[in-house]
Amino acid sequence: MDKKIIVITGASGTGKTTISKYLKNTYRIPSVITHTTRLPRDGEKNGIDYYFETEDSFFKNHYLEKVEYSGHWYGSSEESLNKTWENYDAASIVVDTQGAISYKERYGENAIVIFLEVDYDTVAQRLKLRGDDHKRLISRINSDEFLRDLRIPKELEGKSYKIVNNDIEITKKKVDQIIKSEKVN
Ligand SMILES: Nc1ncnc2c1ncn2[C@@H]1O[C@H](COP(=O)(O)OP(=O)(O)OP(=O)(O)O)[C@@H](O)[C@H]1O
Ligand SMILES: Nc1nc2c(ncn2[C@@H]2O[C@H](COP(=O)(O)O)[C@@H](O)[C@H]2O)c(=O)[nH]1
Repeated sequence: MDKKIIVITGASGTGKTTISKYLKNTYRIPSVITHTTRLPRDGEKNGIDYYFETEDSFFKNHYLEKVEYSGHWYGSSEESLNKTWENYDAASIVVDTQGAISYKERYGENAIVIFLEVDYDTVAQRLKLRGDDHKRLISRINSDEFLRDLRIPKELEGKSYKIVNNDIEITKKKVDQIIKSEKVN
């Protein structure tokens, strides 16, 4: 079987991490951990949620793709994905839309892209409820990257699954259908 990477994308707060955890718990599809220079949120752990880096250490790694998002750097490495593929036929990764475009270009049919869409007011409310720091939240929901990622980019149109994530149970059922039709499990 070909190895698959399920690329979960969309604006911050649209439910990407929630879906990657669903894939792990329901289908045993692990998530590839990425690197960031932002500080951990309450409860986040190094090596589990992210590899938390300093501005210096971040740039010492080799990345398949890296982006600046709302004032911080994020990057993912091919090595991490290949390591996961040694033990699993499928993995997931949570990235912004620029990262998703890079994965689609690099892996073609082996990259299954899921774009999550939520309207601006709803997603802002969810980030507030998640407990995001108020100042950072305001700066994030006004960032060019956040506003850009609320809509599917033209590069992914017709090459990705779009799910409007209003009701998490309906979203999970749609993810189930994708897993089945793509024969991931
Ligand atoms: N359909 C939904 N209805 C209500 N709340 C939801 C729904 N989906 C996810 N959430 C909640 O919204 C918040 C943001 O979700 P999550 O952290 O998964 O988003 P994300 O896209 O990974 O965000 P980020 O990119 O900032 O890490 C979480 O508190 C999550 O529990
Ligand atoms: N292109 C990439 N995007 C990434 C990576 N790791 C995370 N992300 C995305 O960044 C934003 C902000 O994340 P947050 O955890 O600070 O809310 C979000 O869209 C993530 O999906 C990566 O390695 N490459």
